[in-house]
Amino acid sequence: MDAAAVARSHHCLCGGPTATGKPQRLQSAECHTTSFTLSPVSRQFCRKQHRWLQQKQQRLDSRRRPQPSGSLASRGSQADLQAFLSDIGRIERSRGRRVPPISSETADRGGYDSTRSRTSRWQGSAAASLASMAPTAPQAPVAPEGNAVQEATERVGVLLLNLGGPETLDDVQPFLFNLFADPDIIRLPRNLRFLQRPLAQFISSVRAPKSAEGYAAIGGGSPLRRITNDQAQALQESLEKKGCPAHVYVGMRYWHPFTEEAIFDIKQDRITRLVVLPLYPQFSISTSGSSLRLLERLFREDDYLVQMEHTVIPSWYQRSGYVKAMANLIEEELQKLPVPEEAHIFFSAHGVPVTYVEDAGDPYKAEMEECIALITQELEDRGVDNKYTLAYQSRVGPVEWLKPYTDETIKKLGKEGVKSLLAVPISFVSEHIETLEEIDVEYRELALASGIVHWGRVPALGVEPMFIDDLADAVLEALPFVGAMAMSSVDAKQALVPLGSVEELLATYDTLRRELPAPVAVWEWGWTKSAETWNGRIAMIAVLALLILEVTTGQGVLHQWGMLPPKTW
Ligand SMILES: C=CC1=C(C)c2cc3[nH]c(cc4nc(cc5[nH]c(cc1n2)c(C)c5CCC(=O)O)C(CCC(=O)O)=C4C)c(C)c3C=C
Ligand SMILES: [Fe+2]
Repeated sequence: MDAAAVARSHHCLCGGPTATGKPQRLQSAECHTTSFTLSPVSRQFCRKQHRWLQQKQQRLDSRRRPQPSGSLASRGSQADLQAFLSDIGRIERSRGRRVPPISSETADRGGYDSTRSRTSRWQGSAAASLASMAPTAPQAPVAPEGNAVQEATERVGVLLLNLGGPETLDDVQPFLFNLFADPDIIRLPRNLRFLQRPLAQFISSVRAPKSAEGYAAIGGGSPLRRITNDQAQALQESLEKKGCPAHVYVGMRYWHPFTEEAIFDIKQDRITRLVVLPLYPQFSISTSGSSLRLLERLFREDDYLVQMEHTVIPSWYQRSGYVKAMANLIEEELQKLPVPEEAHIFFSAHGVPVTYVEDAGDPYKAEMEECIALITQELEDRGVDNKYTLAYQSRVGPVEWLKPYTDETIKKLGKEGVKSLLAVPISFVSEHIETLEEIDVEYRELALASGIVHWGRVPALGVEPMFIDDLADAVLEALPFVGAMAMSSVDAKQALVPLGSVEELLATYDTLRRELPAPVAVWEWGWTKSAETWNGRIAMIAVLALLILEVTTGQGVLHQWGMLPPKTW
């Protein structure tokens, strides 16, 4: 491929050069610095994208990109995949089922369907049985139709999705801005959506000093990027050992490397089959859901990506490698406590607002409870039958979150006479601010002040070999589905979070999903709520009132800071 082909086959978020002559919103590279249609993050990314593109073009001018060694096409048996594909086709025809195209209307509604359940029964059983027939790696040397360049070999990519974290204290406020500007994190009613960014600016500015203290206490930034990169590297090596040379990319939702950057690299590397793997064991609207919605948008807007075969592993808390690896870590840490059998195992999960689960059907709570049941069953099978509790930590803002809350539960256990506690962070597989600061410092102090004498904490999985090995197996098991989902969607109707393409996955939720009620509408008035909740609500009402005042009068602090456009009427 020559430099001109590269330029033609890529287009920037801002509407730079495209292969198809799609309407271009903006014409020159300079536009990125001035466009108000792009967020600061997108603008920054656009500039970077153009720089990379230039560099890549120069490199391509001087040499052709070599093919990855040991491509999938040269391994395993083509017949296995063909058999799989024709099997799926037969099943589908016998059911008379077709996967309908997804209308933008269905895909744009907010909220998730809670009436389905058993996320992973299908995923587990079907994927497992397919794994048994899958070759070490499948082959289907078919490049996405209509690509600028038809390649003879497959290029497999794995996209790890994660949250991202500020790397320096200066990053804290813009990181928080990105987080609160996400409509999957702060959900405003439709007619107030224009307030999303000013509200995010306000909340991030107010919260930044407190958050920055936390990040300062853990060394001045989040370790998430480093750990996720290590996980990507380890996964790539594990896949290679299993006979599947693949490139593993990291796409963060709120900080570098942004998902858009990973997508850019995926296109540059001409990946033809992509497995999307959120690094959250349990699915939540606010985490994997938010990243997938972003991906859906990026995929739709891009001629290359829209045709690239891909599949998503939406959650994987039920995989035996993950469950066993968690049980191993728990057993090891129990042994470090004076009387292991007497220690109370305290699973602490990141919380979500209760409305996510009750009104929008977030499967997070159900998956979390199932996950705990699987781990404690595994421990019991090994003769470890300590008492245990699940509680939720890290609540933010004025609404009610999943209960029981971690802080209240620690105090309660102390009162009940528990003397030895083993904290197990359960919703995330890397160390981060909430393990290193909230659990190790705040909850430890609270526990000791509540009468607990012995405190232990299970480390996050990180690059634990059994866990990484299992993730690699999950990727291999998902590979036969890449592309095949378009004609299969086997049992997708029974699964809440089926293995599938981003669009199918979101469409599954979209079928019956309802919009989350606005924060104000779900507040129950009464005297039963905590002072913190009330203070938050009053603050939220004050902020909304201020914003409405600014928007209607065209004057105020947000206008002075250029966060709201001048009033034109
Ligand atoms: C499964 C894990 C997570 C869920 C669910 C989740 C939901 C969620 N989070 C916030 C608000 C914040 N989260 C913050 C940091 C943060 N969140 C997670 C994971 C989940 N969040 C992680 C791993 C991290 C740490 C990243 C790092 O820097 O190491 C923060 C910033 C830190 C702070 O100020 O406390 C906020 C804010 C909401 C509102 C939400 C659900 C709606
Ligand atoms: Fe969070």
